[in-house]
Amino acid sequence: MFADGLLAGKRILITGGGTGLGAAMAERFAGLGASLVLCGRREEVLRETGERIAAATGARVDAIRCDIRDPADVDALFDAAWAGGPVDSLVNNAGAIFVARSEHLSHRAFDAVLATSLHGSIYCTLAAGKRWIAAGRPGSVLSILSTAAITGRGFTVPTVVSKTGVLAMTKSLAVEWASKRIRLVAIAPGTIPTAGFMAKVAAGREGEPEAPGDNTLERPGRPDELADLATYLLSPAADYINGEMVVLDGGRHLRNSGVEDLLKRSDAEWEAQRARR
Ligand SMILES: CCCCC/C=C/C(=O)SCCNC(=O)CCNC(=O)[C@H](O)C(C)(C)COP(=O)(O)OP(=O)(O)OC[C@H]1O[C@@H](n2cnc3c(N)ncnc32)[C@H](O)[C@@H]1OP(=O)(O)O
Ligand SMILES: NC(=O)C1=CN([C@@H]2O[C@H](COP(=O)(O)OP(=O)(O)OC[C@H]3O[C@@H](n4cnc5c(N)ncnc54)[C@H](OP(=O)(O)O)[C@@H]3O)[C@@H](O)[C@H]2O)C=CC1
Repeated sequence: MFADGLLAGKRILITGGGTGLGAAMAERFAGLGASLVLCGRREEVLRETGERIAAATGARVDAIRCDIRDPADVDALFDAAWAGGPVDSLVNNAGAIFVARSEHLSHRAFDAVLATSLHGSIYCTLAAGKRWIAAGRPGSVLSILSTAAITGRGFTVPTVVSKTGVLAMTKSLAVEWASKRIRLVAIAPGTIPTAGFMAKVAAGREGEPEAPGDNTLERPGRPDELADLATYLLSPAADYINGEMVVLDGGRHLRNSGVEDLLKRSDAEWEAQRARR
């Protein structure tokens, strides 16, 4: 689909790059010539993904353990990443979610999600931006958000607040940093059944087909489809797109917000969900 070597010479840092959508983007970028920095909390998972992608593509893949909730860890990540050559693009992919009735959320529960999905994305964006500005280099930031940043969504409020906050950051910095040649864009995926999604969002619904009517195409999205859009948005072909969030959801948010089935749940079903966590 893309020209060979489209991303040759680019160094791309992907948070949460060891699994799911992050790993799918990593594989695609590496196949098109980029060198990668993958980060996450689980060193073994990162190492396995990095080795698999390097073997398949011949790309340089640095796997660096980092908990993006910790700003000192994030600074150490960016220092280590830069030591291997300047980073050209950051992908804010790491995120956290659980499905719960909001009246059952403690302060700590709210903070647990915001710490990664909102604060962690901000720490990484600032760490990248400060380095680009200091070096007089251009850069781009792609954040993986959600259609819930458009529609809102009950039962996942900490995640929705985080995604909406990162969208606000994207639009704001797109303006503030444009003169520094730093571009910020985002993707709003619909449902893409990764292992993380199945464990945190769709537990108990494994193997169920997408409900007809959930989206206009009546099928879930695929990680490779997200990887294609991410490639385009980080490529020179998208140089004129700034501050925009592109929706990749098979038209779902035009039909519903994704919360409708949750509104129909009984107390017993919610108790079963709580017990599973
Ligand atoms: C809505 C828009 C987006 C829709 C689609 C999005 C899909 C995805 O995002 S798929 C990706 C899913 N992947 C992940 O979530 C991976 C990262 N996840 C995590 O790091 C963790 O699972 C966590 C942050 C979600 C939870 O952190 P953890 O360290 O496990 O939490 P603690 O055990 O320390 O608990 C902290 C606090 O939170 C309360 N809590 C935990 N789970 C739940 C729950 N299911 N319901 C309610 N409350 C929960 C927990 O009880 C603690 O609070 P206190 O009891 O007050 O201490
Ligand atoms: N799949 C879907 O349908 C949708 C996904 N999204 C978003 O896409 C992104 C990727 O999700 P997906 O691939 O499905 O799920 P995953 O659970 O596979 O992705 C989460 C990744 O983030 C990493 N991560 C989590 N917390 C931290 C942290 N504190 N520091 C560093 N890394 C962290 C995890 O690695 P580790 O645990 O090792 O730290 C993991 O690699 C998320 O932001 C999600 O909200 C949005 C809408 C729909």
